[in-house]
Amino acid sequence: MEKSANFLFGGTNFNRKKFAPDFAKFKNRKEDDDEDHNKKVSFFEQEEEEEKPEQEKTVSSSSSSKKRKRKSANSEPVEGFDVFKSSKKSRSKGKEVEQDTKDETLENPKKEFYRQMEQDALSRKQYNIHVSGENVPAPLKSFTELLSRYGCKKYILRNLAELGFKEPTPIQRQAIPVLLSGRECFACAPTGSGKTFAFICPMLIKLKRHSSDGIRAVILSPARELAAQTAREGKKLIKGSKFNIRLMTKPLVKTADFSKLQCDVLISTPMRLKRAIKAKKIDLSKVEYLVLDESDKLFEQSMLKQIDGVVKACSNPSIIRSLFSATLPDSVEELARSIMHDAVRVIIGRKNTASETVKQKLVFAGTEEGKLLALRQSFAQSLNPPVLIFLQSKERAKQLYDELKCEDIRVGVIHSDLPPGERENAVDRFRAGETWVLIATDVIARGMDFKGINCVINYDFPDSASAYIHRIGRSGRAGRSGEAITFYTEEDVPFLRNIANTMTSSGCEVPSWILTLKKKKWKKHRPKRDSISTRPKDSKIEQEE
Ligand SMILES: Nc1ncnc2c1ncn2[C@@H]1O[C@H](COP(=O)(O)OP(=O)(O)OP(=O)(O)O)[C@@H](O)[C@H]1O
Repeated sequence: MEKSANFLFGGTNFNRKKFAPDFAKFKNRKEDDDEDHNKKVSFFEQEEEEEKPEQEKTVSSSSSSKKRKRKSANSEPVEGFDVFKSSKKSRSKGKEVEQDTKDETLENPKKEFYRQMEQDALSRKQYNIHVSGENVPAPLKSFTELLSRYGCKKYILRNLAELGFKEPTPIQRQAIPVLLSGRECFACAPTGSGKTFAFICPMLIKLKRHSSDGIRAVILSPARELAAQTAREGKKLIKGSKFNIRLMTKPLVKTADFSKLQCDVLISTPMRLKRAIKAKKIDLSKVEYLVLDESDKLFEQSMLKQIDGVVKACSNPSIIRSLFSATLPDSVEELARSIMHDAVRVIIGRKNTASETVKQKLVFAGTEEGKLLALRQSFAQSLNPPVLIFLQSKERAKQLYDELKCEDIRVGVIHSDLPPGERENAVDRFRAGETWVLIATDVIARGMDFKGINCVINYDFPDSASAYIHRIGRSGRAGRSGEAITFYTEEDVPFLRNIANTMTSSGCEVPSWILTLKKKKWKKHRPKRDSISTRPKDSKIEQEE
């Protein structure tokens, strides 16, 4: 164990009085954001005046003889990445090129085509976008291009501006035009880099308006909390329209008459949707868009059958399917290729890497007792909430919660044994700042967007590199910085090297001895661990008696 556990939280002393302003700081972030929103709304209004007629066809359509050349220009490899990367210099440079382009367009259409290709390649290089596939549409320069290139409804741009989004993130720059051009897509971009709007935005633009014709789009998420979050985010984008976005809940599955339900976009876990399909309650034959969010999780053995059922039920031959995740194993890519047609592959930065905005540390805790002592000590000395703690099982999450709940810490817990209402409460209270520390299993390791998590603690070593990437990705989102601490014991040492590789490839330092360890193939590393308790063994026996 390192000298003191104080290193865990570089922040405020955990003392209610002292803590208040820091906690307020966390809460105030939203207000800061709101201030920013105002700026962005005016930016939007300015841009709206410059609205242009639809030009998409000139950009995305090209003859088949040019396809190969375009492809080679698109696949240039670039090192490193920054989620919200933008450069004024290169932007203004881009404008000069654009001006030149306009001058020469009339002279030589072929030249214009190559110049466009060059521009696309430069833009992709700037934002670390890697694509493969035939004839990939140009990345977006700005959100207002959605209006000029794709005739998007103004309310969408207004809502994006109200959310405070000044410019698209790299995944949005590329995935949105791909999906808007009617191509299937599988995309891999870092945690917290805006994948949700990268698939919701084009879906709404393509669907155009509400229709009473039945469900036209389905988004599958591996967990209830994530499905609920996606529904909430989607609703922010449809403000001012008549669209209906619905979350598939248990009561909805049980009682709803889906033939009469007003629903354009349905968001569900695979299990719930499969139940409705099985009960012949729901018709998905008109679905035009199917998104598999956290696709690698959905393709795991435990969910594969349900996914298969949903994919089959979405029988519309012209359906557009897309896969999104921060981790995309080769096996999932292969599977994706086998079910998708003419799909475009979009990778931001390097595939399967952790977010570079998270400072990562490995901490040797010796034993299970060592972990708890280290955690208590650090909480007593300093704490910089919100903090998320991950454990490998619901039993262990409950044990840690029982240990910490009576202490002077506002702590919550979430795991799959809790009834839906309690799970929802745990998330809501953590979001609202009512709980400062949330103890969790991997049910919320993927996709959950809690604003400003300062630290993720892997109390139990994650069971795979992708679990590590997703867990620590709850911090350091949308360009913010964060911290991740991973406890390890003797049992975890054989798997250290795998995590260490992920750490080094996202720019973190790792003790050199770890890098000399042998790489070990791991599937699910969940060793049996001693139960979590610092109570003396005698008192435990007394209680059991
Ligand atoms: N263009 C944008 N500009 C600024 N912030 C954005 C933009 N797009 C999305 N965001 C914000 O970034 C945060 C992360 O987005 P999102 O949850 O979609 O990430 P993600 O890539 O899906 O992450 P994960 O892999 O963990 O699921 C959200 O708070 C979202 O509101």
